[in-house]
This record gives sequence, structure tokens and C-alpha cells, in this order.
Amino acid sequence: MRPDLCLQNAGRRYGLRGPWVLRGVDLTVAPGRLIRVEGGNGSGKSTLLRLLAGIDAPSEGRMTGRPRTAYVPERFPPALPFTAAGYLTHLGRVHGLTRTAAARAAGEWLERLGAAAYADTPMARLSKGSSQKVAVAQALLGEPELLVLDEAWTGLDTEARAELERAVAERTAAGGSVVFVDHDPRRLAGLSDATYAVRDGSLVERASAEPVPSGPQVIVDAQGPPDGRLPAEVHASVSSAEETAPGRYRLTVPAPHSDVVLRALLTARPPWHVASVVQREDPTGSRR
Ligand SMILES: Nc1ncnc2c1ncn2[C@@H]1O[C@H](COP(=O)(O)OP(=O)(O)OP(=O)(O)O)[C@@H](O)[C@H]1O
Repeated sequence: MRPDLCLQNAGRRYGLRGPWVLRGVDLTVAPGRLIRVEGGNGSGKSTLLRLLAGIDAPSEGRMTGRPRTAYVPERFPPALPFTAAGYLTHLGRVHGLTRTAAARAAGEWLERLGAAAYADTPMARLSKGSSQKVAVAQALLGEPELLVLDEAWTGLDTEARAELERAVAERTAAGGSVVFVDHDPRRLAGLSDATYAVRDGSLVERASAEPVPSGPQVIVDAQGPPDGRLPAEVHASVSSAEETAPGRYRLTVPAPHSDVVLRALLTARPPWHVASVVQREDPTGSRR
């Protein structure tokens, strides 16, 4: 089991005498956790995410337990001298994949994000939205143990936003950790294990992270063996699980997690029988 990533009494300031942007920050990111970071404009969210991503170092304090990390920055440099597929394949190789595996992963992620048509387009000619898809794909293709997302949904179309939510669910179900900042409070609402606010240079944990799941939910009716226990991946991904008969469950699943849950049920040994899958409207009535 890999260790937790820990920031201990960490501080960051820019320049030797610059004001402290962060100070005395303690944060533990355990495997499988989904962590949301909030805060006002200029409060230091991106600074914290850059420390977690390992592309910046604390000016004081310690950081231990660095996992294999990928990062989607707030601003992605689009004017790189590569095509989208060429760039992603190159990055895949940096992540340790063979050339063939890297090219395959690049193609798969461009396809999932709806950017396959731009695979051979030079990065400098991509629209802002397509460029953001490449930024997201480069982070996902190495199946990182820690995924750090700084406003990664901004600029994506609706389908790609949903796909990124699914990818986050897949990462955490596979034991990866995800830390994200997003201006939309409904982003992954009800799914975070913890929410922290950056305030006056400190990191404050919000008392309780969204107890009531919001956003669209899917109701799955599934039958396992009579003494069947729900697979661990399913347990980790549902809002609630009600046993309606021996081995039969009515699962309420946040929509972004539904693929992960269905896959876990259908590939369990023995596989579960999925009797029905019904979309339930967002109980808060909000739209994304
Ligand atoms: N490279 C840098 N050099 C100097 N100052 C910086 C640098 N990066 C950030 N800062 C300063 O640190 C403070 C926090 O910035 P940061 O980008 O981390 O905040 P943020 O919460 O992510 O802001 P926003 O919501 O506007 O993206 C700001 O005052 C910013 O000007």
C-alpha cells in the first residue's frame, strides 16, 4: 500500500521577502480520497495545488510520500510544437509507457473526450476547448496515483465535462487520489471525502462535506449471490445501498459513478445480475 502524501507545517511565499501566501498548512492525502479545495480569488488555491502536484516546493515545512502524480494546470501552454496525438504520445512515454501503449492511450483519451478529430492538428491551432481536452488527456493517460485538477473543467463542453467526472470516479475507485479546485460548487457535489478552504494563508477543513448527495443520481437494482457482499468498489462509489431481499440491493449512485459501479457489479466473481438502471432527476432541481 502506498503511503499518504503529507504536507507538514508547509508555507509558501514568492521571493525571499514576499508575503506568505500559505503558512502552517497540514494536509494528508490518502489513497482513494477525493478532496475539494475552495477559497476566494487569489487566496492561494493554485499555489497549494502546485505544491501537491510537485511542480513547486514549499518555502518552509515538509512534504512526504510523493505518489506518481499528474496535474492539469489552470493555464495550459497550447503553443507547443506538436500535434495533439504527438504531444500525448510523448507524454505517455515520459510516464513510462512504451511507444505503442502511449499512442494507444493518447488515442483512447482523445476519443473519450471527443477530440479524436483533432489528433493530427498542431497544438498551436487548437481552439481553447480542444486544447483543454489535451491538457486533461495528458494528466489521465498515465493512470496517476494522484491527480491534481486546477479548474480542469473550464472550457470543456458538456460531454467532456461529464467524461472528466467519470474519469475522476474511475481514478478514486482504482485507489488513486484526486485533489481539485472548481468554481462550480455543484462539480462532483456530494462525492468529496473532504473539502478544505484556503483562508488568510491557512487551510481550514469544512466541518462536513455535503451530507446530502446532490446532482443527478442513478438507481441500480442488482441481485448478487444470496450471501453476496457488495464489491468494495461499489461500496465506495454509491450514495446509499439498501438490501431489499437476500443479496438484492437498491443502489443510489451519483451519475458520474454509474459506469464504475456497473462495471464492478458485472465483472464481480460471480457476476451480479443488474435488473434495472433508472435515471433519477437531480433532487435539488439544479442543472449543469
Ligand atoms: N509565481 C508567482 N509569483 C509571485 N506571486 C505569485 C505567483 N503565483 C501566485 N502568486 C500570488 O500568490 C497569491 C495566491 O495566488 P494563487 O494563484 O495561488 O491564488 P488562487 O486562489 O488560485 O487564485 P485564483 O482563484 O484567482 O486563481 C496571489 O496574491 C498571487 O498574486
